[in-house]
Amino acid sequence: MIEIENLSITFGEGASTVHAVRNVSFSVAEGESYGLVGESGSGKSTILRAIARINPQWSGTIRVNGRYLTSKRTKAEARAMQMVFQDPYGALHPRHTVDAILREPLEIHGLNNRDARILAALKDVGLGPEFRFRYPHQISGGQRQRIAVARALILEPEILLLDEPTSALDVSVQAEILNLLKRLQQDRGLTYLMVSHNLAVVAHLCGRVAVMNRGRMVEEVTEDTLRAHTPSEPYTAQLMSATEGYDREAVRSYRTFD
Ligand SMILES: Nc1ncnc2c1ncn2[C@@H]1O[C@H](COP(=O)(O)OP(=O)(O)OP(=O)(O)O)[C@@H](O)[C@H]1O
Repeated sequence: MIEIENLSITFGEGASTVHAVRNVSFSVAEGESYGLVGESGSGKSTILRAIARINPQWSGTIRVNGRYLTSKRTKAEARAMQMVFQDPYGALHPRHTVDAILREPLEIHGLNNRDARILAALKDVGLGPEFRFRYPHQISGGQRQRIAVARALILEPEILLLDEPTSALDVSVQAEILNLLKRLQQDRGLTYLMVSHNLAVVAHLCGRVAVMNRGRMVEEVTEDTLRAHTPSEPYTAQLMSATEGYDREAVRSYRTFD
């Protein structure tokens, strides 16, 4: 469970201060998928980065499974909460094989049965053992994102922080990755906090969505509101129509994979 209360995050000082996040509160229940959506610069990634402690400075409170987060991440927290980034190519070491990429977290956390865990992790994301000794440049973008998901899951976390996990991918591959994430969440009861600029992508996975604009939370909408096109705020309505035009093809392809 994630509980965020009155979270504010600023960068810089004096006249150049950027108020990236202003007084944001929301909570994500265990096993829930919660989305943060908004245009570029609205502050959604900054929230995710604070929870992952990539940004260690904030005011307000962040609690994960009942514990208040401090600026330093413990090993136990790292195991319980993993992050998947937008660009799988940037996130995977180019000179490490898939085997080395998946082995590293097991070594850091001292887990045994490493070969078996690596093969199981590949299978979980729909990849066979033949991918094990390939390098990131020898696999496709979608397969790279599958490896990034496998690396995040190999420590058996309860929570995944997903930062635009499909926006670097082709539309047809986006649907595959979203369906993979959905299946993994259902099978394992994972808790997801997912950031995207694309409402259609978030709505595919998340039951509740916080709409962000210029660091503030404009409103929280449910899946039903998104389907029925009945948001309270004009900003959300605008975001909905922008997304529809842009991603009609993606929305159509989700149906094919369901
Ligand atoms: N390390 C930083 N130093 C200074 N300003 C920052 C830093 N990180 C983010 N910001 C600023 O904070 C604001 C929110 O950025 P953030 O990345 O959270 O937005 P976003 O909604 O996730 O957009 P995007 O999808 O483009 O990443 C922006 O104005 C950004 O320029």
